[in-house]
Amino acid sequence: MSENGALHQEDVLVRRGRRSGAAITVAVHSRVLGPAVGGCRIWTYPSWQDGASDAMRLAEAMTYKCAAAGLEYGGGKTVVALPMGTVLTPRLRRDVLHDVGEMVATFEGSYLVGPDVGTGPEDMMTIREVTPHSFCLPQEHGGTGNSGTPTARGVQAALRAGARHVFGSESLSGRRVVIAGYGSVGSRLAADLSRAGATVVVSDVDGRKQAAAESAGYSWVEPEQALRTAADVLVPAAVGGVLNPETVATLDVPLVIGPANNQVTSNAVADLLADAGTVWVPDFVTSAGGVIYVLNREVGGLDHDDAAARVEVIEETVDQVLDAARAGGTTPLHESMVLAERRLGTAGAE
Ligand SMILES: NC(=O)c1ccc[n+]([C@@H]2O[C@H](COP(=O)([O-])OP(=O)(O)OC[C@H]3O[C@@H](n4cnc5c(N)ncnc54)[C@H](O)[C@@H]3O)[C@@H](O)[C@H]2O)c1
Repeated sequence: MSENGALHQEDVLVRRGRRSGAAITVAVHSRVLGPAVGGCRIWTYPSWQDGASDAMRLAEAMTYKCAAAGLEYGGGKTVVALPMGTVLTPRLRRDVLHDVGEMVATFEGSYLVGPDVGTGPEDMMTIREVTPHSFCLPQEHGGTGNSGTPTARGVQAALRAGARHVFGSESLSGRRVVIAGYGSVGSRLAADLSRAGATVVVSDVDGRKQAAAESAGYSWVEPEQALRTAADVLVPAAVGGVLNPETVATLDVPLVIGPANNQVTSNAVADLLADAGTVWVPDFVTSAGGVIYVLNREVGGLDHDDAAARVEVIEETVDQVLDAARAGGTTPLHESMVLAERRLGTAGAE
């Protein structure tokens, strides 16, 4: 994303939570297309400044995600930076979420908060005790619940387009697919791809998942091997920063598409991937299924079928950026950013 050192955020609110004492940052990167949306991450960081930087980086990525997905929303993010080793008791968690709600309320609906790493739909209900501006509520409260399913559906749409470009056919039947991260999205993808005839290999830092993965019929590789395993497709479905100069040097896969946010450590890594002959589609395009579905249902009022159909637009977007990259001799990252910036620029000029 932007790497020139300039401040691109519209608003950044950093506060020591008055109930929890936690360092909380709400970053609103852009409202050019509409109200900013973005999840609340509760994680441990070496310092509050690291949490604040993460919030700004993630908020910017949300702006690109919404713009590339054709959503009329901007990008924001909340990060609760807990000191390393913090034990989040139920009481502290509640205090943190009420502090977050108080900060979100100050944006008066121009920033809506959802779940992210460390939070879930139940936490959005706790935030609702303070402000109505949270989304992705539990199903029993009229929300859409865990967004893993629509996110996985969006990744599959991206995979169809990616496979057409790289293998000449959208089918992954008989292809070897490595899924790095066997969590909410990764496990759904494993099941869907396996049903479609792919040979699925999974990995996770949580070794307890190995037995479940193997009994579901998948092969298992240790996490440090996952990115070196020869395969047709690599699906990063765990944490960010997995694609860097060291890992790219040992990749043995022609196509990389997955949901993990912020997969590359810098934009230059996209060039390294292209030089190595690997097609990588940026995560801000491929991971948008959850946000497309949830916002169209909970805020836009669409029913399940209509909201699910909107997720499929990711296939067309991936086709478009891969065609443009091939025709122009550029990278899919470059073309995805051009697409998002065109939408942002057009909206600003109207
Ligand atoms: N769930 C969504 O709707 C959604 C939407 C957009 C993006 N994402 C992103 O997709 C990724 C996966 O999301 P999720 O909801 O499945 O998360 P999750 O927490 O359910 O699963 C992540 C899994 O990755 C594992 N993991 C962590 N570090 C790892 C490593 N270094 N190597 C291998 N495995 C590792 C964890 O043990 C966990 O099982 C995350 O980066 C998330 O931010 C998720």
